[in-house]
Amino acid sequence: MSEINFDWLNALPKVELHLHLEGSLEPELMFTLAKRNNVKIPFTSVEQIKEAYQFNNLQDFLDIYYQGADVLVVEQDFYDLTWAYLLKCQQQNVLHVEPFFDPQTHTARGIDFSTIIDGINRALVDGREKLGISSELILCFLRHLSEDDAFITLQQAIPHLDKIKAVGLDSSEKGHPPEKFSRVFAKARELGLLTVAHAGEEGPAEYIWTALNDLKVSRVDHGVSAIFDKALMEYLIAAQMPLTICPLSNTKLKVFADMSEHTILQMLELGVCVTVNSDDPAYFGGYMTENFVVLRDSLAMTKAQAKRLVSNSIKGSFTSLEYKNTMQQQLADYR
Ligand code: HPA
Ligand SMILES: [Zn+2]
Repeated sequence: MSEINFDWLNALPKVELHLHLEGSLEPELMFTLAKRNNVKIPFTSVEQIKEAYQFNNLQDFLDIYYQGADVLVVEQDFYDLTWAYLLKCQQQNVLHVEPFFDPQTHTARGIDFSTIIDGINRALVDGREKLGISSELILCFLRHLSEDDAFITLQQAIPHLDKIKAVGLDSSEKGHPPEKFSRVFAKARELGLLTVAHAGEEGPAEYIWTALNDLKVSRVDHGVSAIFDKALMEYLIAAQMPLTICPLSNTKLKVFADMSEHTILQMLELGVCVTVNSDDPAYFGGYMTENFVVLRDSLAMTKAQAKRLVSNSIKGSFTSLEYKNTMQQQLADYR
């Protein structure tokens, strides 16, 4: 029997650094919003939606994920989506979150950038005030679109820079290397934004190098393919570069055939700054606690390892040093 039960992992103070708000859209809310906005979706029941959520790779998932986002239309929809995620965080003792949003998924449908960000931001403000959950927001560019399109999006973000901490890069990885976005990331840094990027999820370790060298990222999202590059592993350890790893996502999208083959704890023991995150919890079958639970069940994670994983998330977060120290103390006191 494991030394850890569900309740211990659920009450463990946690921090989430890799979460797509559009990926937290639960089927129930999707139906509610479809009805409210009179948007047609190709499903008639929650069961049917769940049956459709069977993916063989990242692209299979993305096709369904972008379709689901069609139900998000007015500011209140973006508020409701974000608020539902924050309530889940409260239930799972997630103290601090740094979610992504994909504006291009919505602006391409004619929705104003301000509608999207104002709804999300209002929920994040309420999350701080009513739930005590702190947050920093990350704007992600869709890498299957052009760099020019990303520049337009960055331009739309300029009146809202007070609500955004960083830019990121997501969507179809293969064939869309980080360096395709070097210039727009340079512009984002000039504007005072930090940078992160999905790299080495389905793509090669080479994409992690270019995310680091060309995009100057402060964290690598996923990054699991680093294990195939010895020099990269040495660099990641020396630099204590955080990797935001998403265990349930990786097995659902078949990055690993089975959770027992996941390398997260191997990397942790080698000294890589790995962290645990949920990615798209409504699609991959679990939020933060469930992701820790599978590491316990499939990899025999110990309490000490769970606490080190959270400590890494605190270190890798974009919050103030003062708040990091407060969270580290809370984590150290947790038994
Ligand atoms: O895991 C992911 N990878 C790339 N793009 C994404 N968009 C949502 N989730 C993901
Ligand atoms: Zn992701």
